[in-house]
Amino acid sequence: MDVRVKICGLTRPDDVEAAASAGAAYGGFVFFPKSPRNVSLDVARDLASLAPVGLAKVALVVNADDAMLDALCATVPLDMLQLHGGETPERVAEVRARYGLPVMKAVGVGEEADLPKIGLYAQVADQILIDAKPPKNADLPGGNGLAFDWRLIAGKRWAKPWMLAGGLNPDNVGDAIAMTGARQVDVSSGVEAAPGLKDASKIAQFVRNARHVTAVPRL
Ligand SMILES: O=C(O)c1ccccc1NCC(=O)[C@H](O)[C@H](O)COP(=O)(O)O
Repeated sequence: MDVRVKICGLTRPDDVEAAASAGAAYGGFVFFPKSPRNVSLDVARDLASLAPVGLAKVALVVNADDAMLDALCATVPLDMLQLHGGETPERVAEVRARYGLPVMKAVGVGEEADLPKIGLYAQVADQILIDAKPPKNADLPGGNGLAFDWRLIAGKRWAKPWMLAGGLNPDNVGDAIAMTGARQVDVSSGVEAAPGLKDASKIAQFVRNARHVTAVPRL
């Protein structure tokens, strides 16, 4: 099965190199000051310049206003925007139109009642990131290393491409793909040596394991 991998939270040139050489399809840069993965616009511009063709450069923002997005898009060469806050469907459509970049909207899932939001955002976004809902009062809206119950989305289909995220690591990514049928997966803390520091060997192992799933999905 051809599974596309996104490595999120790249902070150093070696991380970009590790993601690219492992065969990841997307590399993510986090713009959220409280995050251990936060990068400045200048650092992101330099990291993005190292990304080869084939590693799509994704900027992750949380409830960003136009001024922030204007500066981001003017500084960093990007292939996609990832909206990871409480952006409304109207705001997603607005950002997509204003910047002319594909937009991926993150939707947090913790229970069955969260699933309709995926369909709602699929009407306006180019892709959906189906992530674990963060714990109440969490400092970070994502990147917490927590998985949700994958059975909630097993066998489900949506109108737009989607990516599975939340608590994935080299050991569980095969099961996650087999259970959900995901064709794209996203990881951050599961391939780190410490918060904000990616581990090249974990990245390589994650991509290998994601791309060599042979199990029949368990629905
Ligand atoms: O990673 C962060 O620090 C972060 C900060 C603010 C909003 C979102 C953030 N990460 C979102 C991601 O795309 C993660 O890759 C996704 O939530 C999965 O994270 P993990 O469970 O650590 O693999």
